[in-house]
Amino acid sequence: MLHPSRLGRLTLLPRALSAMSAPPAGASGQAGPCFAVEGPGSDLVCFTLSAGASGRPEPRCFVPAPGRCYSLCVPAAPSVPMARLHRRLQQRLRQGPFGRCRVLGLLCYGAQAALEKGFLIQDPQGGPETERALEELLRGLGELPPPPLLGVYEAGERGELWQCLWALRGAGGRDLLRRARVVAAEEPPLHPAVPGLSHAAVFHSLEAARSVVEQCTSFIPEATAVLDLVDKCPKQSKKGEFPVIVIEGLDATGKTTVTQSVNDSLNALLLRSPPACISQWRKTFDDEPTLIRRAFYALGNYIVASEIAKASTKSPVVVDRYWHSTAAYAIATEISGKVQNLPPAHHEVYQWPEDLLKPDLVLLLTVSPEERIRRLQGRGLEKTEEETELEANSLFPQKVEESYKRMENPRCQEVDASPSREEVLRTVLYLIKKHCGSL
Ligand SMILES: Nc1ncnc2c1ncn2[C@@H]1O[C@H](COP(=O)(O)OP(=O)(O)OP(=O)(O)O)[C@@H](O)[C@H]1O
Ligand SMILES: Nc1ccn([C@H]2C[C@H](O)[C@@H](COP(=O)(O)O)O2)c(=O)n1
Repeated sequence: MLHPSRLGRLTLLPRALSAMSAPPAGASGQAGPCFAVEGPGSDLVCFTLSAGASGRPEPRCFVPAPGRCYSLCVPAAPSVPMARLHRRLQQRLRQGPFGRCRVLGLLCYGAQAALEKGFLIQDPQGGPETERALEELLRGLGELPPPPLLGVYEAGERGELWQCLWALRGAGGRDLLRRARVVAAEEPPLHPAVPGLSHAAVFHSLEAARSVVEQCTSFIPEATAVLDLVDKCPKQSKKGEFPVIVIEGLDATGKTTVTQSVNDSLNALLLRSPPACISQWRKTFDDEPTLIRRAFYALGNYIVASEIAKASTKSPVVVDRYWHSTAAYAIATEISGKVQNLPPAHHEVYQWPEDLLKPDLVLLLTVSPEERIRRLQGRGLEKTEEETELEANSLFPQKVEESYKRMENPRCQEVDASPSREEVLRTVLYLIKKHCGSL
């Protein structure tokens, strides 16, 4: 059940939210688009559009009083230009005249429509400046197929809420494409971003990740170097006869500590993903949208696979992060809100890519959020105490960890990493011996 307070100060109290569900009906009477506002809380606020003036209450909770509200969406298809456009809009909406606005994530979905991702811009003052600035922003994007449309939300005579959808003309002026009543909708059973995950964030083949990075070579010079390294790797790397053990987990759960000591104990070779040969370009790709960022990490896994193949002919191999990290972080980033929004167990996103070398054993280190805070603070990187605590307690790490736990074939075997370093090492070595035999 959504709660208006989750959307903060700008909230207009919605009337009888529990009664606010209505079947989606577009202007033609057919199932029309639905929208999900991704507030900072855990619930989505969902609405749809209705051509008629049915008496159902609308979810006004996202419209600030006395302000106004706007929306922008771009196709979420796995297209590099669209992913960059979304990122560009996101960055621009943090600046200048939008400083006074609250910007929330918005998903547009529907039975017949492809997913669109965008923003709901809540202007608490509601003067003409924000609308003008949005028009300017959209016009300034230049020629784009298809240009983002501007949604403007306004109250009707009886206090009902309408969405006006405008197409901007390059030279000035705008055309009204649709005016429809905003009607509340129930949160869909599956988070709207789930169906697109396998195309937009979780890569299940070298080719899929490669083609994204290839589209970036004109504006990310490092992309060519990454592709060159990938192309030098043998296709479909095969594991040698020695065991390959992957250590996974959230940051500060003890992966570095464990991998180093396991390495010493087993006289193994220690590898990590992303591998050293592309690590210097991490920052560049981390600054790009999810599609590009995750494709980079996915390619890193294929490079590591070729290193594993070679090394595992000579000694056991321990790997600090691998595909499960790439997938779990991608899923948790793309799926907003609560842990229950994650794709259900056994979903295709949790399956190992067929063309990627499989490890023999994957251990997932887990510690309580409190212990993780202690370790993060003890390590004292550049975050403040408050930031550390916020990050560690947020829904994000919970979603990453739950995604790890849903991974299959190979699954992640959980290890409680809260005891002393020595005890954790003993447990890990025991599990390795049990699973991989004498080494
Ligand atoms: N069993 C343990 N008990 C107490 N402290 C530990 C234990 N294991 C690791 N630590 C400490 O916790 C901190 C984080 O450990 P470590 O760097 O190994 O985690 P990590 O998972 O590799 O983190 P990241 O992914 O961010 O690199 C370090 O200061 C480390 O010394
Ligand atoms: N194989 C990997 C390794 C790392 N990542 C991503 C996931 C997180 O965003 C970040 C964590 O890395 P760390 O801070 O532990 O160096 O890197 C990935 O996607 N795939």
